[in-house]
Amino acid sequence: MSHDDTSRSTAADSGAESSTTAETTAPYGEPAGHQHAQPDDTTQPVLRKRVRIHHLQEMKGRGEPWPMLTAYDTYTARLFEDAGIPVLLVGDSAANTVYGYESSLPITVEEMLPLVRAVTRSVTKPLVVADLPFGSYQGSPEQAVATAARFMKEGRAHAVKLEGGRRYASHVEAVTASGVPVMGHIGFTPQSEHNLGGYRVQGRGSAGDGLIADALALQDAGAFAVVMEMVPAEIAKQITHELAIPTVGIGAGPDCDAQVLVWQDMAGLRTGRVPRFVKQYADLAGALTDAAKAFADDVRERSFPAAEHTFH
Ligand SMILES: Nc1nc(=O)c2c([nH]1)NC[C@@H]1CN(c3ccc(C(=O)N[C@@H](CCC(=O)O)C(=O)O)cc3)CN21
Ligand SMILES: CC(C)C(=O)C(=O)O
Ligand SMILES: [Mg+2]
Repeated sequence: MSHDDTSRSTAADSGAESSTTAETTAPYGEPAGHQHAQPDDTTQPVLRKRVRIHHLQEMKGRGEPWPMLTAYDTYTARLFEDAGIPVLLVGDSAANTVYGYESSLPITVEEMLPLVRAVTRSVTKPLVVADLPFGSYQGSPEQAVATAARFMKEGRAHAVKLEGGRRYASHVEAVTASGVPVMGHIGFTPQSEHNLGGYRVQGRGSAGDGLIADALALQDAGAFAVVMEMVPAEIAKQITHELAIPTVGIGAGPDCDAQVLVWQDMAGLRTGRVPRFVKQYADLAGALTDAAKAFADDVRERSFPAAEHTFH
């Protein structure tokens, strides 16, 4: 069992640079001998130290794309840490993936905070970003600062994310000034779906200039990265080259500095139609359904529990 809490709490998470290879500032390294066993794929980079914003910046400088996944609970957060995912997003997509709402609009700060706390309690190395829910920051820069502070204090997040471009630059600037790193989010911003006319690609044609202005405004306001969702690949590529800070794509083509997916989409836990930008790397829905059916069959046949599951 690789997930003993002892190895986690004593992990090299202090940010000390000494335990890593000298020639790179990447948060990755070879697995050390004393560490718990890694999966068979030893070419997979392993996180060796706590991921900081400067690491993401440095990866952009080296042209090294990095992955980001959502996480909402302890087991998945630990698995993704062990898989070498440097940034975990506790997305307001939890509205859909955890709570079963139809959109991300209904989820509240009170519903998000326990999920953020679960993830930050469970990992030592990934940078954990908390997504600010609809209605918790739009009112004013002051409201944004207050909500961001709750996610840092109560959720122990390392950064926050909020949706919006030029119109939210003052909010981003205020939150950054309060000491909280901010990830921006432009293009299709799900919290504004009713303003955007549904789930559709943003920034086609002349609207591309607006998107570039949004990205630059967020960078000028101090954002450390910008998510671009459902944006034409050519615009995303141009923004990625124009920005000094990393871009994180979801449906924004191959040239972004990073890519993000909702983990249940990535792992095929969600059933039914998925957005075009999703690639399913596993069939967890099939695996879990089969497991539940096998358990049910065993119970009905009285073949579970067997002797080895029974106390005498
Ligand atoms: N499970 C899940 N995955 C997500 O990516 C996600 C959430 N939930 N919840 C919050 C938002 C909502 N997002 C969504 C939801 C739907 C589409 C979608 O239906 N896209 C279609 C239509 C595109 C078009 O018509 O142009 C697609 O095929 O991509 C896209 C993004 C992204 N986020
Ligand atoms: C899809 C990502 C970027 C997100 O905002 C979320 O998961 O809520
Ligand atoms: Mg979100």
